[in-house]
Amino acid sequence: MYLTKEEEQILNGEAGETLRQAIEILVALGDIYGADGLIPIKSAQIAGVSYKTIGDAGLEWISDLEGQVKVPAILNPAGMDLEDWERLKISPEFAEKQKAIVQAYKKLGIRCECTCTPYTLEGFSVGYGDHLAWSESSAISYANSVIGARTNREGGPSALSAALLGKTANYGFHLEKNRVPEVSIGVEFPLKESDYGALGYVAGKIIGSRVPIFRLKNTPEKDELKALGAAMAASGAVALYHVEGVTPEACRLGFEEPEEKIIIERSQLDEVYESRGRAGKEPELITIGCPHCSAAELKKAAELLKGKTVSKETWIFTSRELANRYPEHIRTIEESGAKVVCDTCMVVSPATNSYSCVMVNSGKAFAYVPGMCGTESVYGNMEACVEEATGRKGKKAGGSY
Ligand SMILES: C[C@@](O)(CCOP(=O)(O)O)CC(=O)O
Ligand code: SF4
Repeated sequence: MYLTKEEEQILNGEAGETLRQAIEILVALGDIYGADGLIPIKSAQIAGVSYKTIGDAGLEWISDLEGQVKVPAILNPAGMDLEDWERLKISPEFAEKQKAIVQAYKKLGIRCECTCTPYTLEGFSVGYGDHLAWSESSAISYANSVIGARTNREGGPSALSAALLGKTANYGFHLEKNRVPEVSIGVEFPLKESDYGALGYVAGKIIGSRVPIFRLKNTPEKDELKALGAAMAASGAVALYHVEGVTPEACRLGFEEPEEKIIIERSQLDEVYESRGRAGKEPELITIGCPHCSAAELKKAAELLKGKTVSKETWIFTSRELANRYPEHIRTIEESGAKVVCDTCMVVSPATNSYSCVMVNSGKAFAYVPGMCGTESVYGNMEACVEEATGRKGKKAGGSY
């Protein structure tokens, strides 16, 4: 891989040990994947924040780093609400380690709002064609697919290295040739809300890490695209997808039809919703907000919960910035007894581990909660989640039938 004179000097340790390590990581990746050089990035989003996932080894590595990031950089969710960690009964020992991790990142100049939806935040703008180094898989999928920016699936350490250098290696999804659809997915029935998470869950299992182009009957909203991409990145490893007539590259570039075509049937989505019946367990906990709730999702949760009281533990995850921006929605939600929790989520918080069955409206959480929390997951739309939380049952788990 070609390095400029300045980059060579950094690799030789002339700019200090932190930057030497950072460039070493990027050069190693670039060499493996055939990058021609390093390119400047607009921003970094850094996963590997929860003490539950990175442990003491991660804390130690980050604490040893020195210097300042060269581009705007922001953290992924941590293992707890940083302002009110006792609310989800996090232990003081965990809280102490978690605070130390966030402090270590802060020292490097990283924004410590911990969210997987940084694209909703003021002052963290990302646009079409921007090169990024993001590392949370749903954020990557959203940036690549819905915004038309360009990022690989970075790991926490490579995203942090990229932030410190302001550069990343030029390979994979930074190159136009790798952004072309490889498989077409047809859906010949209308989809609504949580159907997109169920579709992503089903599609990701089938296509693995390939780039799909969807041909849909209706035009999805941004939050529906967020749910589709998040689920596909979890049940599979999809980092970029297109939707004909909807996503920016599909609209601007007019791709050729891929040879391989898949049709997904309503019955495949119904199977996801039927997890509720298959579980053989009652959900003890209801969680909404994977990826973190948008303003529209907070509004909808508030409308559904208004005037009701939850009889089961209910957690709604969002970024602190959005929670601060919409105090009226937060008040309405919390008057029901549900908790709005910031900086964390049902997957990376240890709090979920103490329940045996959790209900979610996210294909991604449905896929990850069992493995990462040792908790069974069942799927339903937001209405069904609120019905479960408030004890007003009687409907199906929320398929849009
Ligand atoms: C589950 C996930 O969203 C969050 C956990 O990752 P981490 O603790 O930020 O490394 C990771 C991912 O899908 O990229
Ligand atoms: S809320 Fe979901 S998408 Fe966001 S970090 Fe947690 S698991 Fe990932």
